[in-house]
Amino acid sequence: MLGASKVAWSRLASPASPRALSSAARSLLLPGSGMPALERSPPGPPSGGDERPPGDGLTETGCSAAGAPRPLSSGDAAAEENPCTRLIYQRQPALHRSKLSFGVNRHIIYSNGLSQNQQNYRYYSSCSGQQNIGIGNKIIHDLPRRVKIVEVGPRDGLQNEKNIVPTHVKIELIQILATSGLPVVEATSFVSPKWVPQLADAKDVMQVVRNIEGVSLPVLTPNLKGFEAAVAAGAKEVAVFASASEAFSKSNINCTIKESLARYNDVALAAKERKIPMRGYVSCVVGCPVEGYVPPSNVAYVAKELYDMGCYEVSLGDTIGVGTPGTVVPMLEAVMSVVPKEKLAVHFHDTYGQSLSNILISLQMGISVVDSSVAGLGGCPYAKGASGNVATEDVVYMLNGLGIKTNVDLEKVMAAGEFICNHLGRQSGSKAATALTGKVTANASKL
Ligand SMILES: CC(C)(COP(=O)([O-])OP(=O)([O-])OC[C@H]1O[C@@H](n2cnc3c(N)ncnc32)[C@H](O)[C@@H]1OP(=O)([O-])[O-])[C@@H](O)C(=O)NCCC(=O)NCCSC(=O)C[C@@](C)(O)CC(=O)[O-]
Repeated sequence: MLGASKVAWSRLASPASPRALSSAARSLLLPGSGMPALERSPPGPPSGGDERPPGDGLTETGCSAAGAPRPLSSGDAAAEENPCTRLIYQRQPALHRSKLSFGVNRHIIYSNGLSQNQQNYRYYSSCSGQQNIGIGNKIIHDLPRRVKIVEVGPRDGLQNEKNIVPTHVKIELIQILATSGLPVVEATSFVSPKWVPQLADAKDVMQVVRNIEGVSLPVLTPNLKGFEAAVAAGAKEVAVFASASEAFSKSNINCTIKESLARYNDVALAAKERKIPMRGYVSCVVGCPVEGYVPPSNVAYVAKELYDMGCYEVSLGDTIGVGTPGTVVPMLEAVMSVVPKEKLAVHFHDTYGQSLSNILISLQMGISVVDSSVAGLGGCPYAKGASGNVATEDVVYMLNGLGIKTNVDLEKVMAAGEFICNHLGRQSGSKAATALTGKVTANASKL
């Protein structure tokens, strides 16, 4: 439907000029300096990224930030540093659980019972719960103690699938996800089946999952018709979705931004009357597949409208995954100047592999709600080229490593990911799940 975009994406991806950012934003990019951190980093390897030194028994245990290598707290004799990447490797005996301190305490668990020679390790990240990490607490700071993860896999993850996923598979996916400790699992959408045929069974899904306890199961409703149908099917929470780009609004919901806000106002009034909580989304918060660059002020405008009409939370979606911290920071600054940060969530697609860095910077700016999709499923049918959402497993892995509580059981989310990927006949889009299930460790000795 949407033609190939002629937009120069490099404009979006290139770091904003340090001068274009506020001093607070600059300090997030590199505390104590006006320069983006990358400009001071030593040059990386010529190609291939992480050059792990060859040799047996070397496992990555921590990452020192750019600057002087930090002392190793244990096993010094065996420790090595790769000067190229500043990653620190350390020999570890198999089946050993150790705590190493590089500003953050990490547990490395060899859980598969294989000998060291077999080189088949698994790494589970966790740390002692510090919120300020790094030399003088300047490198990673101001992290929240808890993050709420909003799982959008059954809705955002599946809506773009070409082949219709059977209703019972969708239901089982939601049931497995609900056992993992995820507080919110977005279940489906009550949208036009002509627009999103994959979710035409919304009513059947909702009628079965409606009574699952201990988890919120919001559904997307684009208008009053969808709202009424959702409530009749047992939905106890709804979400409306507007766009910061006119062109995307037209292609996704067939109306202007203004018209969509009027529709959502009607939904908000109906929801208030029935005491149904309503969440709001803003799409294209950094870039639009048709218009390209989206000014932060447009995002702030739509976010405030949704908040003012009663959305208890507004999720900011980088629908096509073009954002980097250089563009996400000014966007968040604009939105936070009109909506309290406690009422905001971030929703990143991983098209350009930027999601985790964008989430980290968002957390540092005070966001504590993150949307993600099991196995990295996802994409919007009306945003050509958009790939999956950031994978829930990868987000949980990172948050565990930062000592941030989520109450989410990573193994159970991985089980849900395996279940749906088996059904779809494809590999998980989660790097953490792929690594943890051993699918990339068979040849670890060649790393
Ligand atoms: C908004 C509409 C309905 C307008 O679609 P329209 O064609 O302009 O609607 P209409 O009012 O002219 O009605 C046309 C037909 O649709 C029916 N209809 C009307 N409303 C409904 C409804 N709720 N449920 C079921 N049917 C509905 C209506 O009854 C009528 O049926 P007919 O008389 O022709 O048989 C349509 O454009 C639509 O459903 N769009 C949804 C698209 C969508 O779901 N996109 C993906 C979700 S957004 C997203 O992914 C972004 C997000 C949230 O994840 C964040 C991010 O990543 O940025």
